Amino acid sequence: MLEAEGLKKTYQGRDVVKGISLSVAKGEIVGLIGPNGSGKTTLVRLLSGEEVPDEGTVRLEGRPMAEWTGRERAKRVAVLPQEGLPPVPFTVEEVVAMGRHPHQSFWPWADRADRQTVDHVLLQTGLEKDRDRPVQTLSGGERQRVAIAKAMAQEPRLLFLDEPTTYLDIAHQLAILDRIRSWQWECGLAVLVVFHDLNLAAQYCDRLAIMKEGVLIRTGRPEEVIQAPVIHQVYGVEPLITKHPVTRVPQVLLQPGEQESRREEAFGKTVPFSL
Ligand SMILES: Nc1ncnc2c1ncn2[C@@H]1O[C@H](COP(=O)(O)OP(=O)(O)OP(=O)(O)O)[C@@H](O)[C@H]1O
Repeated sequence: MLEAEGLKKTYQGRDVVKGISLSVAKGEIVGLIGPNGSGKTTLVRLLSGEEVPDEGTVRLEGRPMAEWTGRERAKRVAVLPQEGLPPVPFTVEEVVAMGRHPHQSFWPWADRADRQTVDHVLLQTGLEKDRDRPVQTLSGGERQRVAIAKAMAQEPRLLFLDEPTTYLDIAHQLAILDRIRSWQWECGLAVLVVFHDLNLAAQYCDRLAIMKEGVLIRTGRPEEVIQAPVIHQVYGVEPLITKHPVTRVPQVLLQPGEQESRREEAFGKTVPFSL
C-alpha cells in the first residue's frame, strides 16, 4: 500500500528525519512510537504527502506520491492530525459529511449514498445523538471522536492517525481503537498511528516502529520492539516489561523514583522551598 525509502527532512538546518525507510501493507496497523520531538509527526506528514521530503521517495499503491493529484490522494488517504478538529461553527453531521468531499462532484449536496455513509459512520462512532450539535460546543474528547468519524466517512484505504487517543477517556480510547481495528479487518484498511501510550500501541498494532532523534531504531512485532533495552535506549527510562495476562502482548510498567537524574538533567537540582 505505502512504501517509503530513504526519507530525509531538514528544517532550518536541523535534520529532523534522517533517512527513514518504512512500509505499511494493506490490512496492517503500524504504530509509530518515540519521545517528544523525535520526528514522528514530520514522518507522518512526509508519508501522507502533506510535506515533500528533501531526499527519498514515497510510493502509494506503487506510484510516486508526487504523481497523485490532491483529489486522487484524498480518495485513498485520510489524515487525522495531532491538533485534531478546531472548534468550527458547523454541526457534527456537517463536519462528518465533509469527509465525503473528495468523493463528490457537487458538494455540499451529498447524494443518497453519501448520506447513508454519513449516517452509518455516526451510528458506528456513537455520535448519532449529537449529530445536530455545533462542534464548537463539544469537549476536546468529543471533538476528537468527530474528527475520527470524518476520517471514516472519507472511506480511505490508508489512514494516518497522529495521537488519536490524546483527549479520550479509557472507554472511548478502546471504543475508537476497536472500531478502527474492525474497519481494518472488514475493509483491509492500512493504518499508521502515532502513539505515546506504549501499552495501547502493543495491544492494537501488528508492527511497531520506534524512533529517536529522526532515526528509526527498530521495527517489528510488538514483542520485538517493546523490550527493556530498546525502551531504555530510546526513552532513557528503566521499564519493567511484562505480558498482558489475556492477550500476551508486552506491556510496560514504569517505576517511580527512577527518573531523578533525568529530572535534574532537565530542570536542575530540586531546591528546598524557603521564604
Ligand atoms: N515546520 C517546522 N519548522 C521547524 N522545525 C520543525 C517544524 N516541524 C517540526 N519541527 C521540529 O522538528 C522536530 C520534530 O518534530 P515532530 O513534531 O516531528 O516530533 P514528534 O516526534 O511528533 O513530537 P511530539 O511527540 O512532541 O508530538 C522538533 O524539534 C520540531 O520542533
